[in-house]
Amino acid sequence: MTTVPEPAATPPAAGTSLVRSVLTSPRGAIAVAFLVLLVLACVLAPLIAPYDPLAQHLSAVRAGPSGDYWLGTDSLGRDLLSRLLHGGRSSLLGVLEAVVAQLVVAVPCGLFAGYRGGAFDRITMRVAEVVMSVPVIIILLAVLSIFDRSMTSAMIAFGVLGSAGLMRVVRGAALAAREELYVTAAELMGLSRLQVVVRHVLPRCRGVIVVQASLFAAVTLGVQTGLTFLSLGPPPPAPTWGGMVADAASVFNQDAWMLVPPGVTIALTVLAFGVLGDVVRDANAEKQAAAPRARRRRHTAPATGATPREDVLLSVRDLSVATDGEHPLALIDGVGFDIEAGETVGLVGESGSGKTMTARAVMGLLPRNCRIASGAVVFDGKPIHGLDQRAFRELRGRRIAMISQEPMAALDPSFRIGSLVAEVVRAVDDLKGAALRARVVELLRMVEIPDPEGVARRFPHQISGGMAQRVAIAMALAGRPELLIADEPTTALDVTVQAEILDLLRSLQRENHMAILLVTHNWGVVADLCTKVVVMYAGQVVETASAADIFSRPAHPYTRALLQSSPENTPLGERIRAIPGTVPSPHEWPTGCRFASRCDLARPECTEGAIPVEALSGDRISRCIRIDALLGEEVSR
Ligand SMILES: Nc1ncnc2c1ncn2[C@@H]1O[C@H](COP(=O)(O)OP(=O)(O)OP(=O)(O)O)[C@@H](O)[C@H]1O
Repeated sequence: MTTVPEPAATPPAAGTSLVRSVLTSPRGAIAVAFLVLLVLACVLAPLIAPYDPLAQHLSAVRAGPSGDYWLGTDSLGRDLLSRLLHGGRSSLLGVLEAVVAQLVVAVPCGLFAGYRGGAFDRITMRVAEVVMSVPVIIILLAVLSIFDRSMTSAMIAFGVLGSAGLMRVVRGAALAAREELYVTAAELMGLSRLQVVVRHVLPRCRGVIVVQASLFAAVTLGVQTGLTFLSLGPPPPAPTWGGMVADAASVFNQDAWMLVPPGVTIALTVLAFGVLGDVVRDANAEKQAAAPRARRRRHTAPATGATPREDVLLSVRDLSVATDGEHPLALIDGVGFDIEAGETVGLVGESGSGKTMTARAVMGLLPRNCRIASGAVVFDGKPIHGLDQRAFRELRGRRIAMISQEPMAALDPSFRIGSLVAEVVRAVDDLKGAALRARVVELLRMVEIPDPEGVARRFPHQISGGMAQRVAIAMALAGRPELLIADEPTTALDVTVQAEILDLLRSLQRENHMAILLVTHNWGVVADLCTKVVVMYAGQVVETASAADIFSRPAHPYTRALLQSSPENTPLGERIRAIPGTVPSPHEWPTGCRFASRCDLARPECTEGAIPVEALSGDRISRCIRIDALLGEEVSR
């Protein structure tokens, strides 16, 4: 038995492999080698520079490259190589100061904003937006004048102003990392927020941070050079790269060479930072692309692995829905299941277990006061959980349709049935006149309504409940959906009509190869139609298994109790064995197993901490740490 989530799962972006990927790329290796050599040469300038950078050699003014002056001299006979090496110290130190300032502000704020969300996130992002709209050059000029041309102050200010962009990028990466299984596992293990962020979220963001920092370094070098070019930095004769460009520019018409050493050095340094950023970005993208594949392979067996599956029609992962407002209340929590094309899956549980909320989240039709707090809903390989209502409308009725337990309530009493069905047909097919009428009759015939032309002319109050459900199904079928969500479609109908509707759904599903998510608390309906069953309790999936397994060997005490309390399983003349107690409401959910207070197998350890999902054989999963006792009891019966 494997435990899901795996507490020891490691984050994918290990720093060492990122460094290796960068160094094994020729571009990356050249950029790194250049930057390392440049930094070494500048740091060691007092030792290796051939001359004092301020020493004037008046016998060799504006001399070209020679054995004495490798890169030549300037208008005052100062050695260009020595000035370049000494000037690089302040330029590179400025870059370092700005990048460090940027990282110190942006990384913690971005990480916590993405990971925590809420008010901290909103405030941080608003502040970032304000900072991004500030005119940088004006602030820099002000800082330089206030701090007596201190380049360090200017560079720190530049880094702080530049942190807003990085903060947004880091926040995005942290938001994605928050959904990872290993982050959830770490939280379940009781790690503090700081520990989770530092150990599990930060490593995942390392790639984007390095990319942004190296690109920022390139920009900073440009800005720093610009400021010293304008003599806004250390006053002459202190050597600076910008100052050397300014000196060269003043004599450019007489001697163009003087511009070459500083110009080429600045250009190559900016290029090296840019290339380094590009290479890290590529290496990081490859790593991110490889990571989900690896995770998917590892988790194909359990139905609720870390990442949504793209090879199934509908894949729900770690879906949580909460109420809005200052004190959000989770209503469903970490729900996950898959539906293959053409498959019928039953979503079972007592009233209040979260079945309808799950179905509505899939449809993008949550109550106004609720929202998806986290998780993913992937339909036909594409995430749909973040779609806006307009995009959802393209899906709803066309590719995903829903029928509810109250068909009559869905039929407007002031329109004839034909008109109601036609309205839906027009929305999905551009049909008019005779073709429209023919399609309406065809749909009513598909749901086995006798005399469809006659029924089309009637008003809703003139038809029975069973007929109304058939009409609702006909309307749902108008867009030829690949997935039909049926929320207790037979609850309001009498027994014989129930059987007819179930027969109809089964034949429609077979003929149209349509998948069905059947929300029900009726085991008879499950046995009749479903190939797979997802059992929910108090907002969580507690068991997923094939219908055959569920009935022969339930692997969760709740499933077993639910089966035992079903009228179908109660011998004639005996009282139904109702499960004692009720489903706890969302605000009463206990820390450990939510079923423990009603479970005859519960032990103290069941209430000590969150119960992980156990992957059993095949696609079965169960959220119970007493499985062995449960299955043992089943065998000994
Ligand atoms: N708009 C809402 N705001 C707050 N809580 C809600 C809202 N709608 C439902 N709930 C709560 O969410 C939980 C799950 O409800 P849901 O309707 O999904 O359960 P269910 O299993 O479908 O029950 P039933 O079989 O009765 O439809 C319940 O505790 C319910 O009280």
